[in-house]
This record gives sequence, C-alpha cells and structure tokens, in this order.
Amino acid sequence: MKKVTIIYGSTTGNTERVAELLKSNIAAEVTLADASNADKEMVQSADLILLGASTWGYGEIQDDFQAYYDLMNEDLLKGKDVAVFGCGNSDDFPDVYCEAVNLIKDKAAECGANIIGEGLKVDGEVDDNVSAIESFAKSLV
Ligand SMILES: Cc1cc2nc3c(=O)[nH]c(=O)nc-3n(C[C@H](O)[C@H](O)[C@H](O)COP(=O)(O)O)c2cc1C
Repeated sequence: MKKVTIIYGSTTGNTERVAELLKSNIAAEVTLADASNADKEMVQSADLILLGASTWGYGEIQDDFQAYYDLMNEDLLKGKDVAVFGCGNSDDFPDVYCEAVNLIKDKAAECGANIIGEGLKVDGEVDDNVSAIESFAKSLV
C-alpha cells in the first residue's frame, strides 16, 4: 500500500478538518501531522506528501505552516511527489484567495518536488466542500 503523509497548518481548525477528511478518503497508509510536529522521516518515507495551510493576514501563510515553509528545502523535497491544499475565503479576499496554497506549491516546485495536480482550494465552510475534498482525495492515489 502507498504511504501518504499529510502536513497541515490550521488556526481555527478548518484546514485540520480538511486534512482529516483527506486522510479518511485516501486509499493509502496515511500519516497526519500538524506542521509544528512534522519531522523529516515522515516526508522521506512517504510516496506522496500533501502540504496544506490556510491563508491569513493578507495573502500570508498560516503561522505554524509558515515556520515549516521556511524549512522546506531540496534536501527534504527533491524528487518527492507533492500535492497542495488549503482553506481561504474568496468573498472577502478575492485578490489573495488561498494564496498560501500558491506559495507552498511554488516553493515545493523550487525545491525540486514533482507537483501532482493543481491542488485543492476550499472556499468558506468546509461542510459546503466535502464532495470536492473527497474527489480530490480519490484523484491522488
Ligand atoms: C483576519 C483574517 C485574514 C484572512 N486572510 C485571508 C486571505 O488573505 N486570503 C484568503 O483566502 N482567506 C483569508 N482568510 C480566511 C481564512 O483563510 C479562512 O477562514 C480559513 O478557513 C481558515 O482556516 P484555518 O481554520 O485552517 O486556519 C482570513 C480570515 C481572517 C479572519
């Protein structure tokens, strides 16, 4: 069975909930970790890594994930398959909607990761996006 590691940053719990829904819907052995508890081994041992964060401030990466983002490098990610996800709000922040997802994807690509798909952006309430989250999960493995 494939090994998938999901690393997320979430302030009010929305991206955490998305990460849990992804875990439930991916047919793989899944390790789930908050970015503040993530370690190198869980990335090295995974066939696919999902990196997720919400966007705060004005187009900024959620705080816990920002610290992880700063540590992302070639040594960690070169040649690894990576997909990205995150929560945001397009009504209130149309110009920087889910910008964290874009920033994480760009940094992972710069670090030599193979980016899988466009990623998943969850707009507003998680409950309104469950079927899109399930479809994204199923598209990955
Ligand atoms: C002060 C504040 C700033 C925010 N800034 C952005 C933003 O720049 N872009 C965006 O798409 N969403 C923004 N949001 C919406 C959050 O990303 C959204 O509520 C998200 O679901 C939070 O996810 P979390 O609970 O995983 O942290 C902001 C929300 C607040 C309250």
